Amino acid sequence: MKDGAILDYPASQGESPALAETAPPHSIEAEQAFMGALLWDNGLFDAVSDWLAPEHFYDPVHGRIYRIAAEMIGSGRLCDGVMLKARLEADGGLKEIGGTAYLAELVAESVDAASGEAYARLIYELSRRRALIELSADMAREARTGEGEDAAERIIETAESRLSALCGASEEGREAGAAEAFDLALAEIDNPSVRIPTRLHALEERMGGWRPGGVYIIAGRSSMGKTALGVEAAWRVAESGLATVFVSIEMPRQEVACRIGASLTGIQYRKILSGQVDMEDRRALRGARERIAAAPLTIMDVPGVTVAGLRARLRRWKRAQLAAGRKIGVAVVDYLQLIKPERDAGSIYADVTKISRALKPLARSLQIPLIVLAQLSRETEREKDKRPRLSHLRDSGAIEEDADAVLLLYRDAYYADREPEHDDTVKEQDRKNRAGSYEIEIDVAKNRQGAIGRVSLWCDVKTNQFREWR
Ligand SMILES: Nc1ncnc2c1ncn2[C@@H]1O[C@H](COP(=O)(O)OP(=O)(O)OP(=O)(O)O)[C@@H](O)[C@H]1O
Repeated sequence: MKDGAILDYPASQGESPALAETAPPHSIEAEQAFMGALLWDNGLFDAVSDWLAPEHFYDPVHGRIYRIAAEMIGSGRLCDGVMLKARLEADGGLKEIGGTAYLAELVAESVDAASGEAYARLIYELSRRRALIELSADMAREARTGEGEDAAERIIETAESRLSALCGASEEGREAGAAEAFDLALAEIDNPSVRIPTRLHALEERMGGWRPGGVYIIAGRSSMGKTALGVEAAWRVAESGLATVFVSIEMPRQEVACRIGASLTGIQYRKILSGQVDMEDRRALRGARERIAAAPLTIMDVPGVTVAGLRARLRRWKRAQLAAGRKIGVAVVDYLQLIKPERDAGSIYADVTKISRALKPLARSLQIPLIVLAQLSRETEREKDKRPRLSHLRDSGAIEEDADAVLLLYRDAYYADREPEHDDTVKEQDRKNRAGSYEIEIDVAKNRQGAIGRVSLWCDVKTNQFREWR
């Protein structure tokens, strides 16, 4: 470029010195030089098209030229000064961008492609700095004028999601050669610590641990023990010293904590919650308190949270854990259908589908295993065999599509307990045996990491305790 000189700029777009001082960071020179280089050598487009967009230009004229050039080059046509002029004349846009003279000057200003790429990077960098300025100004304005008890929380959530979009833009399109990508897979084999052990043998055999970035759906009808297993899964990881979070949309955090207390002491959690405990129980609960305090487990109760809210909270939580020097374990969310849609998608099915689709990008961007509990509809109970199937999950929205694994829960005891008594004594004894069973069946119905199939665990739902089955 000629000594950084600004070209004869269209009058309507000219900058006064005062404006240049107060204007956000930008470089008209870099934009002109880049446009010149692009018109000179269309090959430059391939080097920048993944990350440079028309809206990154400060000057709307340049953004408009870039959009049209991108269209032409993208469809395999030549885009130089002559062709661009013809195209702009055809749709009447040439005057708007400052006429033929301005185009001619852009072409005359041509630089080589390598410098053009450097200018593109500068344009992109400056656009992100402008976005940051805009974001902080919006935050300041909303912080002054925001109303309602949760105004601060809402402002933080919006800011976090705008910030992560800005980060995401630079992370997008990471490439690796096939061999390099394969190395990543091999490193995972050599370094099993990448997977978080479930610490439940039967599950570990099937799943080989929870993988960061994976989405694991634990689904079942109401009362099948989803929350129980979710709490247990979180606790087992937290007890091994890895930072873990249980996001409860359904119940207050003390109820979740009571389930852990119940599991550690063998006291029914309903008794703890209603204060039906004797002196001995109290002593046991104090002992449990110490174990709970030693584990890096966070319980969030967030009624009515949206996916954006969840993302913001989990990001903040992860940052705080890393800052405290902790390694990250898993995040459990109880439960999917209670996540509030950002906008009404038209039906519950559409809402659930939209939310489920957002979970995988969420887990991937956070790089944590996301264990999400999901409620199955009553459809499951229509048939004689009430064991849930993947198709039941489909009825509730496309929940399983992006999931790495789907675990379907079934407790025969729950149904046996509700069956009418049999007159036949043998059948009645059988029903009683089934009703008294502690078996919880976990059907691993989808599994990207291994085999599918059914496993069983011993589970006392009253005390939220789990053990290996036999
Ligand atoms: N003291 C108790 N006596 C009898 N049943 C109990 C007792 N405590 C808990 N339960 C039962 O244990 C089960 C607990 O299941 P959990 O809450 O984990 O299920 P869930 O699948 O998350 O269901 P939901 O969606 O209804 O919360 C429920 O069926 C509950 O009624």
